[in-house]
Amino acid sequence: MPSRLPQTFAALKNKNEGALVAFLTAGDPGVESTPDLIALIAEAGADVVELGIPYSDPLADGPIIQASSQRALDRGVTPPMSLDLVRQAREKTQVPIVLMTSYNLVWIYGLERFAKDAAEAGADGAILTDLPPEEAEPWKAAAQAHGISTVFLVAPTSTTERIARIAGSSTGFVYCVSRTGVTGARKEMPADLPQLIDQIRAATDTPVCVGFGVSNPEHVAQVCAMADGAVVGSKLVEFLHQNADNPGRDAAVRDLVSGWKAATRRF
Ligand SMILES: O=P(O)(O)OC[C@@H](O)[C@@H](O)c1c[nH]c2ccccc12
Repeated sequence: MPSRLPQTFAALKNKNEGALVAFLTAGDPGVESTPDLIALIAEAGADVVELGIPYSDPLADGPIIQASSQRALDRGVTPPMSLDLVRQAREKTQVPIVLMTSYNLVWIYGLERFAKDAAEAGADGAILTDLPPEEAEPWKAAAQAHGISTVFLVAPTSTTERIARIAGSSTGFVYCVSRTGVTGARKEMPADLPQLIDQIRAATDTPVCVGFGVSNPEHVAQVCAMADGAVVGSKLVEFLHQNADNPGRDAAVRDLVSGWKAATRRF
């Protein structure tokens, strides 16, 4: 089955909407609840779900995502379990699912085996945070053979030449990191974000999504006025953690996510 990402972005473009990409960790705030949460978040308006496979050596993760990843590891969540959660989510939703994890973990799992198992589980793409495009050929070949998109990260510190290489290697979308440092909610979007997006656009027609610090509808609207989508991570992860035992959780999650989704619509 080919990746659902290209079709999703094309459909949103036709509707003049940005994509809402929502990040959560496989196995947090609970293992059994992950498939239901993916479906709930999709139903509430997320166009793409980015699912973190927890690993012990976080690279760009800020404190909230790190703590979430650690809680999932403490619950015994493994890569095969994470893929099984994708499989279970697929019984409930067709939302595109992009796996976010460390290349190191995929390397140990086996590139070909991971691509095959991820595709069979129903995943559409992968973001491997520590995989530079220069070393990505073996993974990309395996991923492509199984219909898995490979999303690379462009950082504000990337040179123009590097931006072109990263953007050209990305399939599905390009992940534009809004600012240097780690993930986590911030007050303002950085002032130099438009230039960074322009540089990526100059290099590729692949959709561009912006993440790091997007945490309210105003941020989502600002980002979607410039880019093809906005990624919300820490804000959602923290909310799910805090509301794990709240009997009104589903309604609260629906409110939160639909508020972000409404902000992706351009007028
Ligand atoms: O948490 P934020 O600031 O909303 O940003 C999204 C981010 O958490 C998510 O996309 C992500 C989680 N871990 C990562 C590691 C690298 C790049 C991106 C990520």
